[in-house]
Amino acid sequence: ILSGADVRTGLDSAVLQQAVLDHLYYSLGRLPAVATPANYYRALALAIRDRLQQRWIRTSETYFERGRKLACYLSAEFLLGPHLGNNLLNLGLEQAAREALTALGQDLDAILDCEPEPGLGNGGLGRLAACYLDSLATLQYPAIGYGIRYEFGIFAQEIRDGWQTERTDKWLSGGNPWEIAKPDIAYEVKWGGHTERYIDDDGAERRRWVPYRVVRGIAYDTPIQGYGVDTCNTLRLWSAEAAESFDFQAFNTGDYFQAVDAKLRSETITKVLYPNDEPAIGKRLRLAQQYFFVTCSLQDMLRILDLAGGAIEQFAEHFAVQLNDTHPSIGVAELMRLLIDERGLDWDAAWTITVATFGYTNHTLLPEALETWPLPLFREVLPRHLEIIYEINRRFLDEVRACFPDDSARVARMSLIGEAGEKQVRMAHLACVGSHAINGVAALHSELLKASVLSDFHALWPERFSNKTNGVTPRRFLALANPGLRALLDETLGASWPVDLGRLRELESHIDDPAFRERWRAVKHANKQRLADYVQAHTGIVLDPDWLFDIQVKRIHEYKRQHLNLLHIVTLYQRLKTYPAFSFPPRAFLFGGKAAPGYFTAKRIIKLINAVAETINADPEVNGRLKVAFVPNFSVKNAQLIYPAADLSEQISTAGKEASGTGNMKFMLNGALTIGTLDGANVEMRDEVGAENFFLFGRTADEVARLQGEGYRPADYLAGDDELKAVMELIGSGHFSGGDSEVFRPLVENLTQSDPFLVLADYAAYVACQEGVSAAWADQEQWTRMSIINCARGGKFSSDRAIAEYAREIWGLQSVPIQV
Ligand SMILES: CCc1ccc([C@H](C)CC(=O)N[C@@H]2O[C@H](CO)[C@@H](O)[C@H](O)[C@H]2O)cc1
Repeated sequence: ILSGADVRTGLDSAVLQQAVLDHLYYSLGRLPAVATPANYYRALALAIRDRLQQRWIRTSETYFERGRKLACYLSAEFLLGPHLGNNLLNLGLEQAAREALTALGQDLDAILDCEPEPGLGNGGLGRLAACYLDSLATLQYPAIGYGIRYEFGIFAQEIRDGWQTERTDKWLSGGNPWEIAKPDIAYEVKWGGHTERYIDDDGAERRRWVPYRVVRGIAYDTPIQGYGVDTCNTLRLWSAEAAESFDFQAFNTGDYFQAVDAKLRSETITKVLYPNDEPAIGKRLRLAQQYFFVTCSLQDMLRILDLAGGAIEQFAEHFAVQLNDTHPSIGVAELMRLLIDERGLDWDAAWTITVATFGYTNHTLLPEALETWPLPLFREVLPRHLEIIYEINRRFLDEVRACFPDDSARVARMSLIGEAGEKQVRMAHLACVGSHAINGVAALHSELLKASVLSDFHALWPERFSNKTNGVTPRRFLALANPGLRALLDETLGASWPVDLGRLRELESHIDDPAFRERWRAVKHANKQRLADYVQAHTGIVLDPDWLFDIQVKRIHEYKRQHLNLLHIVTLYQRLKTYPAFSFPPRAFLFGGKAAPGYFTAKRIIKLINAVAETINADPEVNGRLKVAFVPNFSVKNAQLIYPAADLSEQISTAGKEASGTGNMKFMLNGALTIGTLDGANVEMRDEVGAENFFLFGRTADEVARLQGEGYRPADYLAGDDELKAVMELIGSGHFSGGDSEVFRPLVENLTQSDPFLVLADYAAYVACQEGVSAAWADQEQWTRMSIINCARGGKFSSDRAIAEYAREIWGLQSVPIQV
């Protein structure tokens, strides 16, 4: 007879089976006979959450008892991906769950597929935050992720007639078993209004904020379970609701809309994720979202400090707050407001605490992505913060003048307020001034940061700057996504590699074993078959897993140069059409990625990919060697099918534009070879694997800057390259669009007239490099060796290595082992 406790905490399949049945019955009111796979998903999710609960509470208790420093990761995005599979892996319950479900006549993979993906992010920045939470828990660091509980996440992408269309992402419609609402953890969030001077009880002159509106922020907690440990940290996402959700007076007067007006307005704050990554959007609601989650998070830290009986002066010893780009950087002014206006500290004491508390990570060099807010908007919605920012700026510029006398140009460049044209608050400057640590996300990026956008700050505070090269979690993106390789690694290396990724190096001692290489290829082939089945099911396109799988998946953006990849494909197509004897190893080109809804050039690139795909796949003269597919709705869920199935990973951004990239690392760890430029983390990946195991091409960041400095003329490259010229003309002619030469004209003109990302300048080198890839592929044994080496040398790119660096060098964090 199972005790109550067992059913909630037992880890073997029999107990799990009972737990699923119990939740079906007591939580869902369903009898097995009529339960759907979605019901079983939910029942299993609740059963697993019970097992997390035990660890979750133990973890929070221990942190409270031990009173150790907490890392607080503030991010407007957390691209978590489906929870169930990852939690089963981290708890070591996959086998037990699979057996329990089999006994109930269910298939675990089908059940896993029922989970809606919490798409609370756009791309790299959001996914990095999720990987970092997994590493913080696995390395047993006390940490809280703070963010926004968007009711609607990143849109679902559907391709209609080759064009991207967006569908609302109703991820919460079936409820979310992985969150626990904490209505008792709620904070007031002021908005708008004005400030006024007053004399406090000790006769001191003080300022206070009289808001125009107040909304409430409610906490929703999600467990973040570590791998192979009992640590279960918290992701606390804030949801907005009206301070007063129903205005009875208005109702009594029959003004029903007014009665619910406050409720509707307030809830809009956390209604939807802004689907843009890179171009900053100066929208008021975006600022509201940023301020909302930041003030709730900082007020929550103050409550935790009070509960622990800590003195306010010790705030920075209790909390290391990391700003994930500038999106939460209003936090610098907000902590000052809370410390001065609400806790009565004087300016200097408050400022010392603030700088000691914050660290700022920059994720992009693109000028259009650096957030600035128009002064009038800022003053209207955050009047007290503007006062505080002015005072921060006054003292800061005094420091600049002291260090760099008679350099008014520098003062103007560094000011928190941009005066050119409409006055703007420069959020990156606020983040730098208010943080004791500033870092980029790859070695090249951190150097470029110091040499360009933040060079003045580096000149003033070189000691604040460091590099923290990104990483990815080997749990989700290797052990979970690639069960075939996982089994081979477990057998070859033992089971510790998921938490000690450096051990992958030992694979190199098996490289000359033909049987090992055979097994290595078999794992890859099975993953390619699995992806081919998925692509056929979602696009109707049939791919042959014996072909070379050449994959580019990431957000669609001109600097990521999906259109350069397309020019190579059209080149191969043209060569085949012109010289039927022309041969190369058959290749399947796969694309995936969302375009920001308002980014029309990116949407046109998606249309061109689908147009080229349609033409090639339907052409018997070429589809025996070439196939192209656009995988719709790229997400964490299908990414787990895509990364393990690649032979070649496309990382072809214009050098100096991709801060790091993280998809590049996921492909490498899954044994794909990379064709890429010396950009972002590609540089360090190539250093790890050796030049001979990396397909490099293109101009370096310096060469790009020089060429653009000298005045780049794309037409020169057209004139000098007949094949390129023919390719551009073919695209412009309407050949891929049923003779309609208008649809791709803007793209062709963009490339031939301005080409801001040097696509034409790198074309010839890219095509030549791709010929090298085809040549290398012809020697499968050699290719397999290179594939093994890419995986074996991927240890550095574990998010565990990155988090250990943040903990040691920025946060001063100690790990706290947890025992249930
Ligand atoms: C305000 C709109 C907005 C939204 C998101 C962003 C992000 C910074 C964009 C982003 O995701 N950047 C990516 O961050 C990854 C994690 O560090 C890097 O690996 C990618 O190179 C970088 O493009 C900028 C501007």
